[in-house]
Amino acid sequence: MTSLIPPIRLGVNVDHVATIRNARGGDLPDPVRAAQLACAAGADGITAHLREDRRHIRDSDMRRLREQLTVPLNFEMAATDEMVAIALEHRPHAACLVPERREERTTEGGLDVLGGGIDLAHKVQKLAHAGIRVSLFVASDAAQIARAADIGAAVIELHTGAWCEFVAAGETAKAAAELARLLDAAGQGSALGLEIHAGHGLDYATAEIMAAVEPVRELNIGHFLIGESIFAGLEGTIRHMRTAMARGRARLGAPQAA
Ligand SMILES: CC(=O)[C@@H](O)[C@H](O)COP(=O)(O)O
Ligand SMILES: NCC(=O)COP(=O)(O)O
Repeated sequence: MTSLIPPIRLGVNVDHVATIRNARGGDLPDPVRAAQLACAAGADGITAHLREDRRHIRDSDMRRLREQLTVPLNFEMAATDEMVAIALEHRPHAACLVPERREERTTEGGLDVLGGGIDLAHKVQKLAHAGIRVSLFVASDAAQIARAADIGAAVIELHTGAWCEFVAAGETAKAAAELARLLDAAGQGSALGLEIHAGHGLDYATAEIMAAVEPVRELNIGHFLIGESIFAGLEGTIRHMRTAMARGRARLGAPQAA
C-alpha cells in the first residue's frame, strides 16, 4: 500500500557558520562548504539570510551558494528594494520575506503583511514573476495569513520561536497554547492553498513535533544544528535531525487514539 502522507523537507540554515567566520574576519569557516556537507548528509535545501547589516551572510556567500548548490536555495530577506534587486539578480528557488530590525538579536515576530500594504504586494508579485517561489515568514495570526494568500504568496513559514522558547523554559501551559495557535495557523494556511513551512529555534524534540503536523511540508533549521555540530559533527547532527523528523512524520500514519 502506498503512503498518502506528504513528505517533509529539511532546509538547513547556514547563517551561523558565517557568524563564527565573521567573529575573526577572513573566510573560515565557509558557509558554502557547510551547505555542501549538509546536502551530502541529507538536507533537501539550504537557507541563508542576507541581513541588511550583513552581520553573518555576505553578498558573496549568496552568489557562491547560488553558483555551487544543486539543491533549492531559500533566500531569506527583508522586504526592501535593495534585497528584491539582489534576489532578482541571483534568482534563488525561493525568497522568504522576513521582518528585520537592526537592533534585534534574531528575528522577532512575523512579517506585518497587512501593514506592508500595496508595496509588499508589488514586491511579492515582482519576485513571483521572476520565477521565485515567495514565502512570507509570519506569526500564527489569522488576519496576516489571510492577507498573505490575498497578495499571492505561494508559501507561509510559521514562526516557531515563541513556542520553542516556552518549551525550553518548561512553561508547559504557554507552550501548549502556542502550539495550538501554530496548528490552527497551519490548518488555515493550508485551506487557503498556501504551502506551509515552519522554523525558528527548532531542536530535535520540537522538530519531531512539528513534523507530525500534516500540512507542514518544510522545516528550516539553523542555530541548533550548527551549535550541535560542534559536539556531534554536522553530518551526524543532520542525520539525527532527519531521524527525529521521520519519527514525527511516521506518527501521521500510525493509528490514532480514540
Ligand atoms: C527568519 C529566521 O527565523 C531565521 O533565518 C533567522 O533570521 C536566522 O538568522 P538570525 O539568527 O540572524 O535571525
Ligand atoms: N527561518 C528559520 C530558519 O531559517 C532557521 O532559524 P533558526 O533555526 O536559526 O532559529
